[in-house]
Amino acid sequence: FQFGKSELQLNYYSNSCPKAEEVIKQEVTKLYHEHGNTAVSWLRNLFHDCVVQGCDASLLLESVTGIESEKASGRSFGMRNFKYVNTIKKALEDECPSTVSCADVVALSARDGIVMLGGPRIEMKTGRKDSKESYASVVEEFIPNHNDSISSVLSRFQSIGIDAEGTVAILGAHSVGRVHCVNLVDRLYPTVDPTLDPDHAEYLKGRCPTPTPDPKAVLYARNDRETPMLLDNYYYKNLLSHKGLLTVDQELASDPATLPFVEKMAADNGYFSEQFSRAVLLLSENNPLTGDQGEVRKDCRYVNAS
Ligand code: HEM
Ligand SMILES: [Ca+2]
Ligand SMILES: [Ca+2]
Repeated sequence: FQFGKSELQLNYYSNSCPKAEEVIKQEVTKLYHEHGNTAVSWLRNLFHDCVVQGCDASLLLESVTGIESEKASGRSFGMRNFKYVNTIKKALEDECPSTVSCADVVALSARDGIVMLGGPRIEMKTGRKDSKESYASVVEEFIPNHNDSISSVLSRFQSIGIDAEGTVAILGAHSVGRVHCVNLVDRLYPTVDPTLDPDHAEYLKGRCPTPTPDPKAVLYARNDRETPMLLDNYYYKNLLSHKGLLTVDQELASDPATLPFVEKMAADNGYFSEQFSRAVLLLSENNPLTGDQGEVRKDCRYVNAS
């Protein structure tokens, strides 16, 4: 049972904080010019928040007594730039105290981050409220692992209303950003995964020279060597030339349920953009808290003091 979804509305803050969306956009733009990868982080945050229980900023809670942070899960490995969420939230608190939820910051920063990365502009509703709890114990149920089977990935997305076409499109998020070696070495050592292009495998071995990388070492490879900071259909072109990084990426090009969509998206960036927008919108409206549910956190890292 999904409650709340229909209570989101366009411009929810039009009376209570008319400049809210503008403030977020300004901060996202400024941060992008200082640290381009913040925009990449906002996109990943949307996924990691919205699939775990719903778009309720549960992701942002820190570990304190009684709360175990979702960020501490292995599935959150490599997530970065959380401190800049506080920068955005602070600007909003200066404009209108205790009004704009952290869950809406997650959604709108992803929307504006997508634009900074050359992706489509997605019209998003607002009015999400923030959870009073973290769902750390179920993160692994909701977020697939990098080497899960395609059928389990498809059923995960299906459960939040995203079909196979939408799933192929939303994984196009991996057209930007990076993957750490710990998530890659299984495909390189002891023998190279035969579905990986041999030249690309050599490149990746250069980036990840040992089969047992120190998880704390910042050894990584870019998701998309062609246009690493652009949300475009190079992801699909790479998959067709066997240059997908994660097992879940490469599987999209080998499964008959997803391959036709990969081919179509590789050939048509407009079609990719359209499907990506549709899927991101569905993700951003997954099971929000609305109305009297939850709260508007003053500090995204902590539940309000009662
Ligand atoms: C089957 C689903 C997915 C799996 C298994 C998955 C897994 C991963 C993994 C393992 C990484 C690399 C982490 C690291 O080593 O640093 C990553 C990065 C990333 N993921 Fe996903 N992901 C999935 C879906 C998504 C979706 C739906 C989005 C957004 C809508 C997304 C956005 C990103 C972004 C932007 C990065 C790059 C982060 C950075 O460079 O800081 N992912 N993902
Ligand atoms: Ca959540
Ligand atoms: Ca790209």
